[in-house]
Amino acid sequence: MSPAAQVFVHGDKDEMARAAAERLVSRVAEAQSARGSASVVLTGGRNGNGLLAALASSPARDSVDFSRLDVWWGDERFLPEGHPERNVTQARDALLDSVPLDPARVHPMAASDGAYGNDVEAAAGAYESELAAAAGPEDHGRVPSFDVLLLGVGPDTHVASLFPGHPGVREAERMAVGVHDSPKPPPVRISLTLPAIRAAREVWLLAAGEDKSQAVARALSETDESQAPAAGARGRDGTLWLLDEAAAAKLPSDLLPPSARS
Ligand SMILES: O=C1O[C@H](COP(=O)(O)O)[C@@H](O)[C@H](O)[C@H]1O
Repeated sequence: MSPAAQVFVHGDKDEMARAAAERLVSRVAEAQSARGSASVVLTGGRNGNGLLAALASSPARDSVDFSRLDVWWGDERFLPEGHPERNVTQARDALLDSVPLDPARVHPMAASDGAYGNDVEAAAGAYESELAAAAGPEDHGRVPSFDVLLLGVGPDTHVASLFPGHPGVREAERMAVGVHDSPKPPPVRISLTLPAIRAAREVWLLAAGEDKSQAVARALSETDESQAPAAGARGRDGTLWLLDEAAAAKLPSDLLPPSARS
């Protein structure tokens, strides 16, 4: 059974991004010293990119050996290579192009004009194979034990590209799926599934702003993950909710850390 989720509340989205970036540096440095390398799964969206931008301007980033960091994605918008709305393009702009990563350790999901053309199912299948090839005997299945898996939380409680009521959120066998008819543009996407997400050591959910407050409160009290996908996102060793005050505003006080209770 996974440990209970921990909630951290910061003043605003910038403070949250800085705190999350510093926490990520510590976790990556710890993993590199314990196991030689570390792996992080990135998320798109405002908060995921905010964290990367905060990391880019933080002196703490020097504690990370970027050449021993594996970078994966939790989801991708299925668009042509270099498209400004692709999560990988935004992550490269925010941080990745300015740090000395080993290109062999960077694992973007395919673009719609890449090796699989516009066949999103083939592209999702290829990502599953890439994940399986990186998993070792010590891992818990067909994905590596990611050290930290980051997720933004949509106002409808979606995480990665798993949307309430859509088939992807109920997927129990596949590790990555093609997503059609996404309610948030673009309509075609690739996403890790909940079983892949739950293989991570730690899952960190990021949410800032009043428009996320309802989703945060629902996800932390709802049990039906098919209707509230964020409720099903948890890590084997820990699940952290990193919030700003506006996103935490509708949480019942028993779910808030003592320092944030009024
Ligand atoms: O489209 C996406 O949206 C979610 C949430 O983004 P946000 O801007 O509301 O924080 C994001 O987590 C996901 O990776 C992305 O593809």
